[in-house]
Amino acid sequence: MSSTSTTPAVAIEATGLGKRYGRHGHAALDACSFRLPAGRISALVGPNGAGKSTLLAIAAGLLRPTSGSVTVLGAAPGENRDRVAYLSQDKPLYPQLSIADTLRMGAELNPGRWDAAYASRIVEQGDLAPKTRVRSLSGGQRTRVALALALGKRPELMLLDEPMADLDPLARHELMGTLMADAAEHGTTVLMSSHIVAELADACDHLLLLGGGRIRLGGGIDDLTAAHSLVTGRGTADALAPHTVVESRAAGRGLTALIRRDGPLDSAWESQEPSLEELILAHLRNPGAPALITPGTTASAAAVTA
Ligand SMILES: Nc1ncnc2c1ncn2[C@@H]1O[C@H](COP(=O)(O)OP(=O)(O)OP(=O)(O)O)[C@@H](O)[C@H]1O
Repeated sequence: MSSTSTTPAVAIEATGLGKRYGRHGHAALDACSFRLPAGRISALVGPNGAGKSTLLAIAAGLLRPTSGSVTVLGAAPGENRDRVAYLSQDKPLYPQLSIADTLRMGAELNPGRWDAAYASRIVEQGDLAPKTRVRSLSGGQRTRVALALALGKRPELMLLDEPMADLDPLARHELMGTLMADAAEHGTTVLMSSHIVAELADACDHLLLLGGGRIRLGGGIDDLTAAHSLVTGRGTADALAPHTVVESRAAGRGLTALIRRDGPLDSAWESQEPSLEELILAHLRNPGAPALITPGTTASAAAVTA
């Protein structure tokens, strides 16, 4: 990438990506297109069955798409495995190995990249004795070791499938802090699926919301929230034209609505910027709302080769 270019480097670019499990299965991903700029910490959210795990596994090179194309760090998925860490929901580890053996394996598998001190620190923060065998760890403790293994290789891109789901709130807070501080310091790109929307606002600066196998919302969190308003006032949803009403609800004699603005808003409406949680919940409750993918997150025309 040219240093004079103003176009940010791209970590993942998907164009018309489709995935069908089995010949007659429904589409888990359906013509899904987006671009994830490098260096972003992106939340991948969506209802159960939206295709989040499918998308992450395709990006990791473990599943083949049925249609469309995807590049990861500029190459086909799986080609840059040493620069990409993928943590699946089941976090596979060898149960008979000790924690120390597991980290040693990480060092052997990632020659020249492995950061032993960092991996050990993640384990130590959980008060885990290195001699403990993986099979005797709790689910949350196993998650910590799996994260140490993934992060110790100092990846440029982390694909994390609900990484914090089985950690207690304190451990989650602490590990999320470690992960995000580290990603910011090293410019690591993170794509992380999660259902814990409230936590994402602190940790992430980018959002991909999947629904119906496609991206419904994609872009920098600040840009996406700034494009919407939470409005209250007298009148019906029709009175909000030409703005796009994502969700509206009767409130007393009037209305509360989450809208995507199209031009200035009539001053008769009280208006405020929605929180990330309000934005995501409104879109999850209204899957038919029109998609918004901001320019930096739109797949480039040049990538449309399928
Ligand atoms: N191995 C599989 N065989 C058949 N169908 C599958 C398989 N894996 C996923 N699916 C289907 O693909 C769709 C997307 O699943 P996926 O696991 O990617 O969703 P998700 O967004 O990660 O869900 P969750 O939030 O529940 O983890 C679902 O309808 C699911 O039933």
